[in-house]
Amino acid sequence: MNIALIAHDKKKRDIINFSIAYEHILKNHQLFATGTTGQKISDEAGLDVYRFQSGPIGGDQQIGAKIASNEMDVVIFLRDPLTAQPHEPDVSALMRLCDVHLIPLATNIAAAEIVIRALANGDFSWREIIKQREEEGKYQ
Ligand SMILES: O=C(CO)COP(=O)(O)O
Repeated sequence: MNIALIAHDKKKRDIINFSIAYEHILKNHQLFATGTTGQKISDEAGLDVYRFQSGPIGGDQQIGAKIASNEMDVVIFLRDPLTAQPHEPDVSALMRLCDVHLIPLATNIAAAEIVIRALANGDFSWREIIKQREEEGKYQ
């Protein structure tokens, strides 16, 4: 599965700890991240992560584009709800696209714990079925 990992600055420590704790699950998937988040996960958890640009300069939108083209299966985005973000429109757009395309989205660590366990359990395998059916032209 393709998984996006994103965290605002005050949540960076949380996503690093999360990545270390669940490295045994995450390593079995293709990981994508915004620039700074991805660098930290790669440095501290030793995971292989494809890094887009940093969030404020377009990384959120790049991940949004992957969602729009059905190339992202799960998004874990640890948002900071208490700090204004200069790129708030990009943040909102990314979350909106998750809702448009029915992509599981965890925006805090409590939900991320549930999502990662569901992932390990194979609970998102319906994503593969939908993708295959789309490729076969069954959903238009
Ligand atoms: O700003 C972000 C998400 O909106 C995260 O970007 P960075 O991972 O580059 O810090």
